[in-house]
Formats: sequence, C-alpha cells, structure tokens
Amino acid sequence: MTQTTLTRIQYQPHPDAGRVLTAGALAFLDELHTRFDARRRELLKARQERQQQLDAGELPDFLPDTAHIRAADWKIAPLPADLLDRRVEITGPVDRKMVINALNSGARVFMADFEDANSPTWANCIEGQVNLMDAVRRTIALEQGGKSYRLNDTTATLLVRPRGLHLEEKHATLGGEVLSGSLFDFGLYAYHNAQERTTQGTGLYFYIPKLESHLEARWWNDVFTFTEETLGLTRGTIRATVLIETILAAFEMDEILYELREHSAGLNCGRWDYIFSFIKKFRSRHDKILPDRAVVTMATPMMQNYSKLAIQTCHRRGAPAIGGMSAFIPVKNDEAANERAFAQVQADKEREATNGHDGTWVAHPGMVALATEVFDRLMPGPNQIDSGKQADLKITAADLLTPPEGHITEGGVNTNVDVSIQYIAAWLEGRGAVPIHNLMEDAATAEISRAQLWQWAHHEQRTDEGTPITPEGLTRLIDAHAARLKAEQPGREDRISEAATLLKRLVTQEQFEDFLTLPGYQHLA
Ligand SMILES: CC(=O)SCCNC(=O)CCNC(=O)[C@H](O)C(C)(C)COP(=O)(O)OP(=O)(O)OC[C@H]1O[C@@H](n2cnc3c(N)ncnc32)[C@H](O)[C@@H]1OP(=O)(O)O
Ligand SMILES: O=CC(=O)O
Ligand SMILES: [Mg+2]
Repeated sequence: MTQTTLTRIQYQPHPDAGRVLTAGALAFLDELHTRFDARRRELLKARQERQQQLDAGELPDFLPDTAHIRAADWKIAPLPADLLDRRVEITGPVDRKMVINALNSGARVFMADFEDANSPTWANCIEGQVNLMDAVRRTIALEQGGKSYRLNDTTATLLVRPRGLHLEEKHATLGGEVLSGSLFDFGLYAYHNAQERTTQGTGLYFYIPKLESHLEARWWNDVFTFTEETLGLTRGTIRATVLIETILAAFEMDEILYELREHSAGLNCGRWDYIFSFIKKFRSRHDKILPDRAVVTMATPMMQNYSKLAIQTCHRRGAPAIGGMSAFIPVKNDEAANERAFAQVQADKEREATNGHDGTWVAHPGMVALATEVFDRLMPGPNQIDSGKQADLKITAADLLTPPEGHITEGGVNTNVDVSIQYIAAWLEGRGAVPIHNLMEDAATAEISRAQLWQWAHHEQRTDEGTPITPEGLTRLIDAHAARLKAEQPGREDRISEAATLLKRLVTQEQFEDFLTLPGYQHLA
C-alpha cells in the first residue's frame, strides 16, 4: 500500500493513481467515507434482518407506514433537457474502447458500468475513471488493432453506474477500513467531472443498482445532497435513475422516487437481477422455485406485472420508466441464428414500448438501430410519461409474487453449470461482461444460473427427465463441464479450475451466498 502525506487513505499503486487519486479526490472520498459508511453498513445489516423475516415465512407487501406517500400527489423535479428522450440506452463496461464505441453508437444514453458488466479489479476501477474523465472532456482516443477510435460530434448522454452497496473497494482503506465500492466509484466520478459537466450545461447523471428499500434510496439522496453542497453544485445537478431489480424494491417504487425526488431521473427494470433477487430472497420457500432460466422471460405474468407497475408508478410521478436488457446479441457467422437474435430483441422492445416504457436498454451497438426503429414507431413523442398507459392498472402483492410456470430440464441444469463456470472464470480474469452461447452474460445473469442450481438442489427438485438434482450430482456435473471447458479453451485451465471450485462451494453449501461477487472478490487481484 502507498500513502500520500496529504491523506489518511491508503491505496494500492497504479500508474494512473496520480491522475485519479489526487489529494482533493482523496479528501472528498475521506469525507464520504466518514459521513456515510457507517450508515451503509447498517443498511446492509438491515438486509440481513429482513432476510431472517422472509426465511421465517413473511412475504413482502406494500408498506403500511408509507401509504400516505403512495396516496399523495407529488412529482419528481422536472427532468433536465438531455434526459427527456431516452428511447435507446446502451450499456457496457468502462473499458476505453467500449466507452468510445458506446458514446458513438447512436444510442441516446450510454450507461458506463462499474457494476454488473465490470469485474472490479483495481486496474479496471482506476482506468475506468480515467476513461470517463477523458470522455467528459472529449479527449478520449485509442489506437487498437489497426483502428483509430475518436468521439463523433454527436454522442450519447453519459450515465454512470457505481457499484452496489454490498461491494467494497479493498485496494483503498481508511484507518484500516476498506472503502465502499459505491462511494469510491460515485465519489471519484463526481469529484473529477462536476465542474466540467456544469460548464457544459449538463449534470452528473447516475444509475443506482440493486437497492432493496427506500431507506437505501434515502442514503443515496443524502450522499447526493452532501456532494452538491461540498462541490458547490446547484441542487438537482445530480440525477439518478434507480434500477428496480430486487423483489423488495418492487414494493417500494413510489417511496424510492419520493426519497430521491429532487435528484430522481426515474426507474429502470433491471430484469436479470430482479429474477436473481426473487430466488435469493425466497431461498427458504418451496413455493417460489423458478423453472429453467430460459423460460423466465419478460412475457411471463410475474415479469409483466413488475414492468407495468414500474410504468404506472413512474408516470404518475412525472418520471421515466426505462425498460431492460434483452441478452440477445448479434451472432457472427450464422445468419439464421443472427436473425433469431434480432427477432427476439425486436419482440422484447415492441412489448416494452407498447406497455409504455419510455426507453430501453441494448447490450450491443448492433442492436441500437433496431431498438430505435421500434421506439420511433411506437413512441412518437420524446417519452410516454403523459400517455396514460397503465394508469388504471391494479397490481396486488400476489401479482408480483406468483412465480412463472415451467419445467426444470437437464438442458437447463447443464446450461446453468456451463455458463456459471465460464462467466466466473472470465470475471476472475478481469472481464465482467462476455458473450457465451450468443448471449450477453454479466454478473446479474450469471447470478441467476448459480442461484438456480442451489435452489433446485436445496429444494430437492428433479429434472423433467427424472434426474434428482443433488449437491453430489452437481459436483460431478461441474467437474465434467470444467474438464470439457479446459480441453476446449487451452490457456484458461487455472481460471476454469478456480471458477469450478467456487461454483461447487456456492451450489452445495447449506447457506445461500448473497452475491457470488463477494467470495469472487477475494480471488481478484
Ligand atoms: C444485466 C445487466 O446489468 S445488463 C448491463 C450490463 N451488461 C452490459 O453492459 C453488457 C454490454 N455488452 C457487452 O459488454 C458486449 O456486447 C459483449 C461482451 C456481450 C459482447 O462483446 P464483444 O464480444 O466484443 O462483441 P463483438 O465482437 O460483436 O463487438 C463488435 C464491436 O462492438 C463493440 N461493442 C460490443 N458491445 C459493446 C457495448 N456494449 N458498448 C460499446 N461497444 C460495444 C466491440 O467493442 C466491438 O468493437 P470494434 O469493432 O471496434 O472492435
Ligand atoms: O442491471 C440490470 C439487470 O437486469 O440486472
Ligand atoms: Mg443488475
């Protein structure tokens, strides 16, 4: 660890530390940590307490204590001009080439991701900040593979997703305590880019991941207010879109918007973490077992109800409701498979636009034109906030809590094992989003795969073909897939072994691990 004389924060060396971890930035991180980290830890403790209640048989419902907030008429602060039309948003990790390509992709928004799409190596986190600083200043450039990468004249509006509250930045400590990953990513981006963004006539825009309650939203709101006061920014310079991607947050959408009303830029349906959260929160329940991952789609009633409730809630509050990510990406060298991928994305985007979403996510620049065509056709205005769509909808707790029907198959089990090993190995290598079997896989999608294996074994499920799913059977299957993958992917043997060992632990242990990235992080350089 290195220590400067000007700060109490100690950090691992990195060639770009001089640019990112400046005395001023470290002092700001110190203030954020000192003021907000104890509360973050309390919020994480509250998650554990809530889990105990769920394990004891309680089911979530809309909160009686906040009924007055749901009943009252209020709206979030007016949206800034550059967040009025968000019809297509591309997401991607904070890698330099991806940042340039995403900003140039033709999408309205680019969400630069320190979360699901990022493996939080020290290098990725520090270099990601450099890339964003250069992007904001429009100096970002790259020569790679014989190509020159520069920004176009017109680029997407930049939103940044810091890590979730559960993740820590072990490479930076204060008084022996590791810093919060959320505060580290948020604080550095805000500190380095606030003045530049204000001068450019725009704001500091964020996506906030994996919230489980409106009290967590209140924490973020306090962080934003403190940041605006400390950096001399007008109230509302910071705007955040919250991902509704946990089953508990689905019951507190109004309250989350209310807490953040001066800083809100709406909600987004993070479908993949939402499915993962459903499995995780109901780990102890035999009546909440999900079928094969491939059949838990946005077309199922449970997922439709969640998406429509987000639309209804947001529009009543003058907020955009952004849709989610179809995992299909363009397929190279297989025209028929490529056509199927585009058809899947088209159907998904048509469903979202018809329901009333104000925009959507795509994983790949190749999908931007398709999603834009769908929203141009089905959403003539800049958004659908005043469309009245879903205004009369009545969603009950049961509508959100009834799992989709479907089968657990040998194919589903094998795909989950294969994808989990491949993804964890890539994540340990420093890649947080990868194509596997022509689908985008990231931390959220991989969490579903490994969580399903635990759920099915723990609740003694059988496949449709009659095979009992047991810890011993899964161990054998993981070994077999790992052996095959090592033969197919020479050079990655050690990582595949490491990933298989971690996966075996995750799916066979008695306790459900809350995030695979927590034990994973102990392996990360
Ligand atoms: C559940 C959730 O949280 S969803 C949000 C988080 N997940 C993500 O953001 C995933 C985003 N997508 C990706 O990371 C990528 O598309 C992947 C990993 C799935 C596939 O990437 P690749 O294998 O590089 O795709 P491919 O080879 O087709 O890429 C072609 C070009 O598009 C670029 N590209 C692909 N995806 C993106 C993206 N999301 N943003 C910017 N550029 C991209 C590649 O860099 C490449 O550029 P080049 O031609 O200049 O070399
Ligand atoms: O972050 C998005 C998700 O689907 O998870
Ligand atoms: Mg997510």
